Amino acid sequence: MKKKGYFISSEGPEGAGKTTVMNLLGNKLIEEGYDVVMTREPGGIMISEKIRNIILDNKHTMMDSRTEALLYAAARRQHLVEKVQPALEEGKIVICDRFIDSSLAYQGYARGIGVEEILAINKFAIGSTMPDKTILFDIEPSVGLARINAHDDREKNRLDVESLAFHQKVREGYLSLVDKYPERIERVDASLSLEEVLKKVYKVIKRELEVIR
Ligand SMILES: Nc1ncnc2c1ncn2[C@@H]1O[C@H](COP(=O)(O)OP(=O)(O)OP(=O)(O)O)[C@@H](O)[C@H]1O
Ligand SMILES: Cc1cn([C@H]2C[C@H](O)[C@@H](COP(=O)(O)O)O2)c(=O)[nH]c1=O
Repeated sequence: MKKKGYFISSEGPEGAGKTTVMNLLGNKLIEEGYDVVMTREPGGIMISEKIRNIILDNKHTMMDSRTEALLYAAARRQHLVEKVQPALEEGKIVICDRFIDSSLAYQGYARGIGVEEILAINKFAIGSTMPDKTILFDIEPSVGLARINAHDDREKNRLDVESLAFHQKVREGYLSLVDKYPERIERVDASLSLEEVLKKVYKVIKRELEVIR
């Protein structure tokens, strides 16, 4: 019988603190003896990182919304079969920076394609492999974007430079997903200090891990 690991995804608008907090969480869990794989979407493996470069390239201003949605789903499929599923089958904890809910919020809701349509193409890509737990780093988009803009060294990608109205729709999309998947998605107030956010996320994840152990 296949050994089953635990699949965690982090979600939220730009600059919410997902990467920073989940890296700290992953390292904390590793120190405690858990076998953890940290990865990201779009990307995480060579083919998907190449797709990421195509999607996020600032020069690709002509990219059609459905093309964008399909590219995210293609990157997701390859990353899933090449990295996520093997790690889960080995019983590891997988922490993935963004997963299907990004497509539902950004392409389904904010781009206006429709959540059910995006769900359908993603079902084709991922089958039944869904995260066991998703942390939504909820933040007012202007605050998240200000955090990013405070660091001039970070190059702005094609999604970063979308309008504030677009990012506000992304947030609305995420909040509607909390209502749609209340068991799976845990909303955390990401406007709090880094220490407070980490503490809350750690508490949620430890509670889950203790249940499955
Ligand atoms: N709770 C916090 N309070 C203040 N600043 C924070 C907090 N969490 C993270 N930051 C800072 O905000 C910036 C963005 O954080 P991070 O890259 O982790 O966000 P992100 O959600 O992964 O963003 P993106 O999805 O756009 O890549 C970083 O400079 C980080 O140090
Ligand atoms: C997986 C996924 C991502 N996006 C968007 C969200 C961000 O703007 C970028 C990724 O950049 P990050 O610095 O790694 O957060 O891509 C999306 O629109 N749809 C998706 O499915």
